[in-house]
Amino acid sequence: MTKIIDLSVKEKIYKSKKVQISILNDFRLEVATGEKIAIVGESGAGKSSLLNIIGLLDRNYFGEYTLFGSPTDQLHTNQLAQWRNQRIGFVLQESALINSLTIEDNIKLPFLYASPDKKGVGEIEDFDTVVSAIEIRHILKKKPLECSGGEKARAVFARGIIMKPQLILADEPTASLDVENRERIVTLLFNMNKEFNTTIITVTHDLEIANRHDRVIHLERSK
Ligand SMILES: Nc1ncnc2c1ncn2[C@@H]1O[C@H](COP(=O)(O)OP(=O)(O)OP(=O)(O)O)[C@@H](O)[C@H]1O
Repeated sequence: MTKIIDLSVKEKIYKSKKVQISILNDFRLEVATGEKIAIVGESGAGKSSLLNIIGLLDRNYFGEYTLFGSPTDQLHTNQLAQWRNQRIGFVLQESALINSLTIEDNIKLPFLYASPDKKGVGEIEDFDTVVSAIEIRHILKKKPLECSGGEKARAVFARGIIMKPQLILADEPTASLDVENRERIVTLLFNMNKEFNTTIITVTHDLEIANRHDRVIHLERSK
């Protein structure tokens, strides 16, 4: 088994003027390359915080983390940026679309930031495949403010996976979707997993979806 994630968090502390909370106490996570993991747990348990740590968006915690075989505390800024853009696909609750751009340009944004050797590689094919699979062709020329919540959620999802990342982090990717679109997203995710051995970590409150992953991790709220 090749490990893609080896994370050991002693604790993550959020401090504000009056309160301090400590979450993810002695939390350990090992994930094999190509695994599909669901993370469930009550509100406030730390699911989104955990995804932020896994995705290298938050490095302010006590613990140790090896990702793609490299200790993350030794990563340089440009390497971090490259991993976040190309190796990790984010479908996060706060991944806002840029309102001044069309849905098509929003989805293609990761190509703009790609390193020179990756620029244009598979761009047209990948874009077409994703757009067809989640049926968003009709909104490509629209701006985000002209789209419904569910359409925006699908666009955020498309942007997160367009670079065919090795690791996809999805925070409630199906929360605002009807059954049909929910199924399209899950099918696309799982097909990517099958075809490219993409590792998938999904935070969800939907136990039916959670149980379709290889492993379900229950996060407990800290006492
Ligand atoms: N930036 C922040 N500053 C202070 N506290 C925070 C911050 N972000 C999260 N928290 C707190 O940390 C705890 C975990 O939050 P988190 O969003 O990770 O939980 P969650 O399990 O994803 O919840 P939900 O299911 O409601 O999205 C909560 O008590 C939350 O209030």
